[in-house]
Amino acid sequence: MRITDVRVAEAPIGSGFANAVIDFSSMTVSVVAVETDLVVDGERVVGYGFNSNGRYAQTGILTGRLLPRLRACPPERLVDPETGVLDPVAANAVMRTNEKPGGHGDRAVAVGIMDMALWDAAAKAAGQPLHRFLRTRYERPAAASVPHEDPVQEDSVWVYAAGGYYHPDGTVGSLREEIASYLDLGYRDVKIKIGGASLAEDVERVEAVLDLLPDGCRLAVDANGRFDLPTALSYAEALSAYDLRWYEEPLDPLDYLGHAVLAEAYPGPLATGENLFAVPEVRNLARHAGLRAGRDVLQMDPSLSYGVPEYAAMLDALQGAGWSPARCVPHGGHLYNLAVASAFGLGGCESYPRVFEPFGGFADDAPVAGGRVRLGDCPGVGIEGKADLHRLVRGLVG
Ligand SMILES: O=C([O-])CC(=O)C(=O)O
Ligand SMILES: [Mg+2]
Repeated sequence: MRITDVRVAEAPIGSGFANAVIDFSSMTVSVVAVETDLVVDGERVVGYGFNSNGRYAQTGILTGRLLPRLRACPPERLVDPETGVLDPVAANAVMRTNEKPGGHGDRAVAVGIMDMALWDAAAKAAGQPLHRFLRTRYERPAAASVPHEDPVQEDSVWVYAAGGYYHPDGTVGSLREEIASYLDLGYRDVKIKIGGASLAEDVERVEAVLDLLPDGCRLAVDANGRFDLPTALSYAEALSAYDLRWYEEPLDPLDYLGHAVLAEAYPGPLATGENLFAVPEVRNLARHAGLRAGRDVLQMDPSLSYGVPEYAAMLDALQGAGWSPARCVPHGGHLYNLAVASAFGLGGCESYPRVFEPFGGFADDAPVAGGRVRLGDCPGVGIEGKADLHRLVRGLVG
């Protein structure tokens, strides 16, 4: 199996809303197609990849650095010597040569995009859905041990509806309507933004949503790293009055000492990690941020952080520090992260109903039910099982 071509495009996913630090008016994603010479059941194997929302398209790093390295590499170094099938782990290492440590940023996103496409191609070559392919490759336990697991639903993952953004004409009434619509879709737990309004207004938003959640459904809040420590502590004091699922990204993601002070003051679960892109950053979080392995939630996103090999290494580093994979719930509500969540026995996966479409969301034949989403049998990441996404991706990169 050989790579014969890699095509790269950008797609806009702009929206008129904002979180506490960015508006999404000019948001873009990269879309890539890794074409191979392998034909399975009369179809050429092509792997597709894209990045999660929140980081922009990565055309320059892809075309200027990563793809030239892959092209220059002898093809036999990019395949599993036993099966002859493309080896995403080997390709990942090739793409990361000649790069200094630290300063991960956009380069981690660019590798993550290619990683998705390479796993898509490799799993398609094996005729397996990605969640099954990864489980075999990494020999991780199935999702049976996670706290949200309902033992009668083996191939499903807990998801929560992330929305509640700040809209220019938004009101507490429109926020309630939005959240009610997620419950109607089958979600049980939801997340809204904080930090883009005054504390008093945010408390009103929190109370309005809590008021309509049925028993057993939980609300999480997300400040997107906006606060300094005094503000994070003020919010912590106010939020302590509610039984929140978690208080997310209160502080700059690299302010480990700030997290340690906050964790002393806030009794509920904290969540962070969506802007940590490499193992040393996660190791430092576990060492220095005072987070509580039995309570807090880690949200590193494989598609933004060099892909599955780095994510697997993060889980190993965390396990060495006493953290179960069940404490990890990746940022980014799409098919690739859902497959990773299932394969590595994570606590769940984010979901963006009606937001960031068509990149956000899961298989057409797997609606959310009881706050969970089923894993499909579509080979690869499953993009072919999501018609709107497949159409867009085919139109952009063939
Ligand atoms: O608003 C965003 O950038 C997305 C985000 O933080 C999340 O999904 O947790
Ligand atoms: Mg977030």
